[in-house]
Amino acid sequence: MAGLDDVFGDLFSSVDAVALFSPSGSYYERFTDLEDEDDDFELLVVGTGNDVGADTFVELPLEFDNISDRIRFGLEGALDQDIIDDGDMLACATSVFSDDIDTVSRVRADADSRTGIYDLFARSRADPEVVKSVLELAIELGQKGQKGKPVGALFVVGDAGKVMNKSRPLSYNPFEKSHVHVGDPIVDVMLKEFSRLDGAFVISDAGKIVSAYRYLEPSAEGVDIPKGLGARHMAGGAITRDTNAIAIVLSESDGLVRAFKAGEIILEVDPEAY
Ligand SMILES: Nc1ncnc2c1ncn2[C@@H]1O[C@H](COP(=O)(O)OP(=O)(O)OP(=O)(O)O)[C@@H](O)[C@H]1O
Ligand SMILES: [Mn+2]
Repeated sequence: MAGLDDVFGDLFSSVDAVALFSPSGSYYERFTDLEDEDDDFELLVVGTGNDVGADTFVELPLEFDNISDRIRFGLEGALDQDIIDDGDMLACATSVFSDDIDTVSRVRADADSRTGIYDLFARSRADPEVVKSVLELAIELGQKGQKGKPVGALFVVGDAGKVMNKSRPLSYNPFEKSHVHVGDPIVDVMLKEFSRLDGAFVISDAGKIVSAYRYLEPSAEGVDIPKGLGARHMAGGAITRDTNAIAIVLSESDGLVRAFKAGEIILEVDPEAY
């Protein structure tokens, strides 16, 4: 049949895999039916949860509002789990304007252009759930601020022993003898209280809050951070090059949350978009 199908059909012609981002159950089933008939594409589901019980699933740590971040994460996860191969062509179906899938992107999986976003969660020393919780905390703090005023915060996650060795206390450590973990309900309250004070939070691989008020002293040589940002981001970036920690930084000045790994910015999210 000639017409729009001919043109738009190019988007999904001869793809190696179809990635469905958070599909509804019935949408997913339409694809599994197709797959049974004509088994020449790989079918995978990407989402924050495997609600449809897909056999092949890549877990998103959060619903990326930015579509290219969302797709990039899915692709990196699929490559990492050997669901797809470098060079495979994918049709990625996701929702942009509504809750239903309304958009298809034709994307080639390119192992060379990995951003490391998947690594940030799946291959950090810290537990992915811990990374996710801290990221959510930073986003929430960015949305709410402190009594309506913007706040900044710096969380260093994982490799805590080494991070402690490369930092010094700015004040007494309120977490000294406590066993508080990110994700505990009390953490929200405590962090809001402490975030208006200086320094970094140090969090262990397992999510224990090891310290607040740490002044980081990594060597900052050769760490590049965006213009307009200062010491907090520099210290956050640099500590991730000096140790195997990652850093999640909420900027007081531009309100964005950024994640650093190995001295590089890996993720930049606007809390207001969540
Ligand atoms: N080396 C460091 N370790 C821990 N915290 C730091 C360090 N340097 C700065 N900070 C914290 O960051 C705060 C803001 O510093 P600065 O304005 O230079 O950072 P920034 O990168 O511009 O961040 P923002 O965008 O939030 O302003 C400081 O008040 C301090 O609490
Ligand atoms: Mn600043």
